[in-house]
Amino acid sequence: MDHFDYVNGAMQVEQVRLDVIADAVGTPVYVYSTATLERHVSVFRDGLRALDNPLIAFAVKANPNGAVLATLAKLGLGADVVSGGELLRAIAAGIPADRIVFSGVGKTAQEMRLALEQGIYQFNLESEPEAEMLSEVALSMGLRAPVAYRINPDVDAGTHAKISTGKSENKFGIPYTHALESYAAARDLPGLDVQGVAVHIGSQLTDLAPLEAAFTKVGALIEQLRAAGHDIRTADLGGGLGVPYDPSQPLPPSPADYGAMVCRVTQGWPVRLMFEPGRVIVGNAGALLSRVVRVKQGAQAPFVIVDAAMNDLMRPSLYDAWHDIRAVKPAGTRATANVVGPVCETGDTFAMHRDMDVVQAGDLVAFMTAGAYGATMAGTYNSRPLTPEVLVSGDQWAVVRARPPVEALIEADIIPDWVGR
Ligand SMILES: Cc1ncc(COP(=O)(O)O)c(C=O)c1O
Ligand SMILES: N[C@@H](CCCC[NH3+])C(=O)O
Repeated sequence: MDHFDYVNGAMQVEQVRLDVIADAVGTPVYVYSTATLERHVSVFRDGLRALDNPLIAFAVKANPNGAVLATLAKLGLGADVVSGGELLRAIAAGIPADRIVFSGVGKTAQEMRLALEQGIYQFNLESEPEAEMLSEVALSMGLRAPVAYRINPDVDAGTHAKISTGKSENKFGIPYTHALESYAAARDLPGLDVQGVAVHIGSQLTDLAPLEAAFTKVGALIEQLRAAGHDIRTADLGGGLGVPYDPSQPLPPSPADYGAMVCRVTQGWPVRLMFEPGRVIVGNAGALLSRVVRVKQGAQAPFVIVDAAMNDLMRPSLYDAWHDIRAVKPAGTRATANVVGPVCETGDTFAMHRDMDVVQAGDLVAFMTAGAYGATMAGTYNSRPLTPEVLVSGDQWAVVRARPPVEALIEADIIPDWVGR
C-alpha cells in the first residue's frame, strides 16, 4: 500500500498535489512519501515480531538519499552498505555503526579500514582472499573484525537473471559446498572474529520457496559450524522480497507471509537474525514525476515522449522492468501507447503497447513504484543533469536533492592547456 491517491481528479502524495511539486521543482523529479516509508518499516517489523531483537539493516543501495536514510534511522533501522560511500552516507544520516553491515565482493583495504574505524557490526565476506585482506587490515589497526561469510547456496531465485545472486555461476558469496573449509581457514586468521553466516539470493523475489531453500541451507550450515567449534552468533538472511509493480499480476508474498516463513524455518537457531530489505521498504514509497513533451504518431501506437529518460529511471531499459504509468490528472479515457524518453537510444523506452490513460503534451505522468533503484541508479547520459528528489510528509514537502545546473556538468570537466580551445 502506498500514499499516492487521486483526490478530486488529481494525484497527490499524502496531502500534497503532485502538480504543485512539478510546477515548483520542474520535471522529471522523484517524489517520496514519509508515511509509506513508515508504514513499510512497521509492516516489515511486524512480520518479524516473534523474533528476539532482529537487526533490520536497510539496503542503502536501494535509496541512499540522506533524508530517506534519516527517516529510516529515526525508525531504528540499521544499514546494509556496499561501499565506503554508502557507509559514510548511512552514518551521516544518523544510522549508528553498530547497526551497519558491509556487503559486497570488492571491498578495498581502504574501505575496510574506514569501516573498522567506525566500528561496524559485521563484514559479510565473499571470498577467502577478501578474508585474508581484512584480517591483515584489522591486525594493522590492532583490531579483530567481526565477520560472516556470505554463502552462495546455489538456489535459483526465480527472478531476472541480472538481479539473481545465489546461483553457483554468480560472482557472489563462497560456494556452499566449500563453506566448512573456508570457515576453518578464517578461524586461523588472527584479525577476524568469525561470528556469522549470511545469504542473499537476489532481488524482486515473488516466491518464498527459493528463500526458504536458501535459509534451510543456512540453518544446516550453522549446525555444522557450531559442531566444528565455531561460535556462530548471527545469521544474515539478506533482502530480496519483491513488491507489486504490475497491478494485473498476482501480489508477491507479503512481509507477514515472509516473516511467518522465516520464523518457522529459523526456530531454535541460536543466533541473532539480521535482514537487509531494500525494495520492500522504499519501492512503493516513491514515484518519478514527468511531463509529456509531445505525442508523436507511431506505426502501431502513438509515442508519448516524456521528459524523463533511461538515465533517470534505468530499470525498464536494463531489466525490461514494468512500472505502472499513470496520468496525474486522468482525462477519463484509455488507449494503447508507447512511452519513451528523449535519449538517443531505442532502449530509452518505458513501455510498449501499454494500455494507459490518454495523455497530451504538457500533461504530467507518474511512474509508480520508483522509490527503489530509481534515483540511485540515475546518471547524466545525454548530458542530462541528475534527477532531483522531493520528500513529502503530510502537508509538508521539501526538495531533498536539488537538480544540479547543467553548468555543473560543464565545470566538472577539466580541459588541459595543451588541448586548447
Ligand atoms: C547483499 C544485498 N543485500 C540486500 C539487497 C537488497 O535487496 P532488495 O532490495 O531486493 O531487498 C541487495 C540487493 O539485491 C544485496 O545485494
Ligand atoms: N537494481 C536492481 C536490483 C539489484 C539489487 C542489488 N543487489 C533493480 O532495480 O531491480
